[in-house]
Order: sequence, then C-alpha cells, then structure tokens
Amino acid sequence: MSLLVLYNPVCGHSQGHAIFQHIVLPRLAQHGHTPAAVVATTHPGHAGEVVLQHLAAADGPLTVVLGSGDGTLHEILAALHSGAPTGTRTAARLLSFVLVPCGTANALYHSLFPPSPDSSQELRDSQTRSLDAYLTDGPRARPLTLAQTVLLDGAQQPTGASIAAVVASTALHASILHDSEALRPTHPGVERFKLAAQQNLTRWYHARARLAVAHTPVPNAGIAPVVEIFSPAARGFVPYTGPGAAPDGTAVTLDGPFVYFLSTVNADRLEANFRIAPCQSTFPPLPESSPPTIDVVVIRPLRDPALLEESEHARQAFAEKSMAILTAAYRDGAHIHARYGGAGEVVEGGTGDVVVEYFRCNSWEWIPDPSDQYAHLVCVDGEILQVEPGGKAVNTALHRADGYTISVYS
Ligand SMILES: Nc1ncnc2c1ncn2[C@@H]1O[C@H](COP(=O)(O)OP(=O)(O)OP(=O)(O)O)[C@@H](O)[C@H]1O
Repeated sequence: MSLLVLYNPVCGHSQGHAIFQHIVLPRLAQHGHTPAAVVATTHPGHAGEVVLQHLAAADGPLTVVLGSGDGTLHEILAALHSGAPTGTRTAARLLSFVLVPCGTANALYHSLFPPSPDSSQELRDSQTRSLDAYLTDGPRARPLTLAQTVLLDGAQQPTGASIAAVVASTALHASILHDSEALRPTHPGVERFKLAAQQNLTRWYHARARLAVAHTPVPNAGIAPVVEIFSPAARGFVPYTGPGAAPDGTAVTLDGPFVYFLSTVNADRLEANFRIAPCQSTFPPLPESSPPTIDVVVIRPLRDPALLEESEHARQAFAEKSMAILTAAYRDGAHIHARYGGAGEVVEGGTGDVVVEYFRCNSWEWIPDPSDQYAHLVCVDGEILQVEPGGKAVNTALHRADGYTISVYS
C-alpha cells in the first residue's frame, strides 16, 4: 500500500504546516510509516494533480493522509472525475483517506467524529482521530458514497459535471457558498457562512425538483424502492405519498418556490455542530449491497399556512422562520421536528405539517425557472456550478466512480 502525505497550508486558519510538522509526520514515523512523498499544496487544484501523479506512478491501493478542509478533498475527487481514463481495469482501485481537519468547516471529519457532549474537551478538539484509526490495526477504512452532479442544457447535452463526498445543493446553501468565498480573507472561520446566510435569507428560488429511486427492487434489501420522507410522528422514514408523488412511489415532483434544497452523502453535519442532515447518522443508509442513497433537506415557503402567495412581505416574514429553522439544526438537528401551528407559527411537536421536508432517495433533478438567475447556482462540496438557461442539474448517488472506491479511516 503506497502512502502519500498531502496538506493544504492555507486553508482554515493556515495551521496545516504546523500540524503536520509537529504532530502528523512524527506520529507516522513513530509507527514505522514512510510516505512516498510529503507535499504541501502550492496552488488551487494542486492536490488533485499530485494524487493523479501518484496514482499513475504505481498500481495498487493508495492511502493519502490529507490535511485540509472538504474543498481540497473535493478537488481530488473532481480531478479523478475529469482525469485519466481508467483503462481496462475491471475491479475498482482503492483510494483511502486519513483526514486531518485543517479547513474551515471540515464537514466530513466532524460527521465521522461528531462532538459528543459526553466526550472530553481534548477528544472534541482532537484533529488526529482519523490518523489514530489508521495507525491502530483495528478499524478498516469505510467506503464513501459519492454524489455525481451532471449539468444538462435544454437539449439534454452535458455542459458540466462534478462529484461530491459531502454536499450538493442549490437555493440558499449554494448562494451562501457562492458569496462566502469573497469573505474568506476577512473571516477565515465559519462565521463567514452566517454572514453570507444573512445576505441571502429573503430570497426565494424558483425551480422544480424531481426526486427518484432506482426502479429495480433490491433482493433481500427488506425495503420497497420508494422515495421516503422523515416523519417526526413515526420517528423514522416512511414512504412519501404527499403531493407530487408518482403512483408507484418511485418519484416525487416538488414545485417551488424553494428557500432551501440541500443533499448530503456520508455527512450528517456541515460544521461540527450544524447537524443539517441528522438522519445520515440516526438512520444510517443501508450497507454497500444496496443502492446508494442521498438525504435531501427541503424548505418550501408556500407550505406555510400563513402565506398564500409570494410577495416582499411574505419573503420578509418567512426569512425569520428560515433563520429559526436553520438555527435549530445547531441543536442536534432539531429542525427536522419543526411543524407549523395553525397560524403558521413554527413549533416543535403537535400534529401540523412539517416545516422541513427531509427525503431519502437515490437521485434528484433540479430544473431552475429560466427567469430566476439565482436558482441556476449549484454547489458541489463548495465548488459552484451554473446551470445553463433552459437546462437542469442531475445528482446521482454512486458507490464508486471513475474506477475508484473511495474510503476514509474512521
Ligand atoms: N497554496 C495554496 N494557495 C492558495 N490556495 C490554495 C493553496 N492550496 C490549496 N488552495 C485552495 O484552498 C482552498 C480551500 O481549501 P479547503 O476547502 O480544503 O479548506 P477550507 O475552505 O478552509 O475548509 P472547508 O472546505 O472544510 O470549509 C481550496 O479550494 C484549494 O483550491
């Protein structure tokens, strides 16, 4: 097994170099691991180039000790996605990551090692838990689900593609990631996401979404292949039978406008405490033998019984509710229990309609209204893509992509 050490020295609070020199490299040496190379990235895109070079230099599995945030991991996956052809290889090649969180949000690391209220502060702050897992003989690397996004134009021709290990989104989250990049120099921490959220909270996004499951029933999977929704009353997923559901349950059409449309694979949180997709850990997706799934978190303002139609007043009124709902995600994912009271007030409990629609499916499509420029933004692990007017984005969960199985030590 070949070992590469790679870190981004400028992400997050620019601590990568110190962490690797003082902690990671000494620990690897202590355990007798000699990397083929130790590389600090020098420019955007560099991480992907380095991993492609190492994969080309030797066949067989490769382990990368990666000091970065989610964006650098994404760059590597994107490089594989657009990289060299995988030739005649029939078995997927193994690429495993040991994650050392040096970035801003570190969503995947914090999802793998969530801060538990019972754990010590030292454990909560630890940046070496994936490294510890790698250096001990016990746990093996766990395979990641990947989410491929393809952009199609109005003639159904591909105009772009990317791949996520954490998040693919449109609407508010895509706008936040789009705008927060400009705030990076002044706000290197997660507060830049909150600032960008405030800038975008009153916007509604005009689009139609379609969620779907793979049609083929899975032998012995024990579940019917239908789009599911989280039910606070059932305290679990149930088949979605609401407006827009296809008669056989395999697809759901959601009409806008939307405030929020975000999907995750592997991750139940986007920051240490922002647990936006809690079912990823509370009800983990079925193992690798089943079709890979995506969790989709949706907020559609016109489901609010207090709002009859879109207006400036309605957008302002709903912005306060959006803020309250998203803030509840910091309370261990409590937002998925929020419901509407009779006058449209947001309550936890009761029997009203859920405020957040939380779906589980295998793929989604996002078809923006051509007149809404902001609805054309798509975020894939922080990379911002743009749907062409008249086009759409299609996101599909995969167990492996481009001839690689991607794993992380946890
Ligand atoms: N030497 C470098 N100089 C400037 N930018 C770099 C360099 N090396 C890598 N980068 C860029 O840094 C960006 C930020 O890295 P990354 O996304 O991993 O961290 P982050 O944004 O701080 O954390 P997170 O994605 O977890 O919020 C990447 O998009 C990458 O292209």
